Amino acid sequence: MFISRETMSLINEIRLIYKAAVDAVRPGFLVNQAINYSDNVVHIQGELELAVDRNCHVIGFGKAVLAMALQIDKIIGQHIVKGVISIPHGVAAQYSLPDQFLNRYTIYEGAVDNIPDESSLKATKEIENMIANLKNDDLLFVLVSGGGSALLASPAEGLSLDEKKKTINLLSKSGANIQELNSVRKKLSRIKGGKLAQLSYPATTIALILSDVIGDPLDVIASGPTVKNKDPANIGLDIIQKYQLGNQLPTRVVECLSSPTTSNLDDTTFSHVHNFLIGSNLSALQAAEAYANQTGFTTAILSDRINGEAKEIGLQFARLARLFAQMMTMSNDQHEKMEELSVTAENLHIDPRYCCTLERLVRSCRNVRKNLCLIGGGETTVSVRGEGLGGRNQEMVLSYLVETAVEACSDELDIVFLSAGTDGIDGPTAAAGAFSCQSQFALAQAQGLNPRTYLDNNDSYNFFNLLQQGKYHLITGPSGTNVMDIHVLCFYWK
Ligand SMILES: Nc1ncnc2c1ncn2[C@@H]1O[C@H](COP(=O)(O)OP(=O)(O)OP(=O)(O)O)[C@@H](O)[C@H]1O
Ligand SMILES: O=C(O)[C@H](O)CO
Repeated sequence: MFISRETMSLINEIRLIYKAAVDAVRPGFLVNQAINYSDNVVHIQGELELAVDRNCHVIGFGKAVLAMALQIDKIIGQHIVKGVISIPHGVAAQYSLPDQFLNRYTIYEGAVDNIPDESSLKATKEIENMIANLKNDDLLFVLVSGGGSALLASPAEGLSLDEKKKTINLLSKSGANIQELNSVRKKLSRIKGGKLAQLSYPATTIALILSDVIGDPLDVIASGPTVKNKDPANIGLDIIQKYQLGNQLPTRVVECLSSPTTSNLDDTTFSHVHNFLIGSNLSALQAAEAYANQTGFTTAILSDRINGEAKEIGLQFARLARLFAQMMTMSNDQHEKMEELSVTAENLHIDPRYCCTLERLVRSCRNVRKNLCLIGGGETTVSVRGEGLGGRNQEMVLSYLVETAVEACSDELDIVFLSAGTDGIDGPTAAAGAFSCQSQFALAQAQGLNPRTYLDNNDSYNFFNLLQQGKYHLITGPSGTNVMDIHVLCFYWK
């Protein structure tokens, strides 16, 4: 038994939808889109106009900031006096860096496995020294993207890096979410939570931010170094109490979390700062939608806030697939289906008010037999209990497969599902994500692979690697950007 040519071509179509999404959030493209330059003046997102024929400085921290810096350098390189960026280990080798760029910039590579290290400390020290000396007339660009928290590390007075790492590690293992982790990071840092912006005063400070957090909260992304910290003073203590970590943490950490925060800073302290969100999960979803539209699909963006346990979200997508297949192929009263749709929609963090629009779309697809493409995004989590190898996207698709296998979705429709990380790396694996389609369960059975066993062992990578020699894997290599994950569910009339 083999994957059919028709299925392969549907998978390839979705591959292109994914590519359109990722291309739209490539850091260089986004910087170019945000900054317009002419006659020594930059216009940023059509909102701010600034003369750049003065000393411009650039700093950056995060997984995507090298490509951002390269693009800024292309636009206003002649005005840039100096740049310092902190990026993950191994990223620089993926780019060809012009000599004039290397002459202006100091590049630090570090934070292996997203853990701050000596390199992040050194980079941060250099950034602090540089920006503390800026003058009123200077201009500072701050490039921010996911992973920035670990790459910008400056423990608060009296704390060691090890004490800070231990705290974040314990919290992370206890299941704290990114908001909680970064609230604690802000308390334990000399530079996060708006404190970088205080240091750059009075120089005009422009932050270009690529979001990797659901809802795009600027104060959370990379722990908001240029954004006023609105956390309550006792937040750190509340969080460690919630996870019952009080007696496992170093005394100095607890003391630091108990100290008053900087949240009493007033807005004027930030009057020299302009924060711009230049890209997000929604930007990727919109590009995917535009591409799918062009190629003849009826389309809908379900939500850019899909989160929760990957296994559970995969199951909800399977329910959605079954429900839409029924709604597309049945002509009778759909009242009962609407109730089911609103329950599934809620579980997938889709705005309940959107259900009527979805129902109308399905009806129009049914009437004119048009193919339908549903697009979602966000970031799920996996509580890893098994011994296997996988990532949140592959686990979600495997869970979808297990659930859809229970009963065939439709005789009249081909249904294909993809979930993949926009960074091209799903968990500690070589894949970005995986596809599922109806024939897959039978193909797995024919090969003697039991999807349920692999799911129970968190072994989604090995399942998709073995199934049909990896034909259902999406393997792209690192994309150099990261706006979380995207999910594409397509219905094709046979
Ligand atoms: N065997 C496994 N099966 C499924 N998921 C896994 C497995 N092992 C690790 N993971 C998940 O992979 C995630 C870590 O991978 P990854 O580096 O892609 O995420 P991340 O560090 O949150 O980065 P990013 O937000 O940049 O994608 C963790 O959330 C973890 O739960
Ligand atoms: O660096 C971080 O804090 C996370 O990637 C969220 O932005």
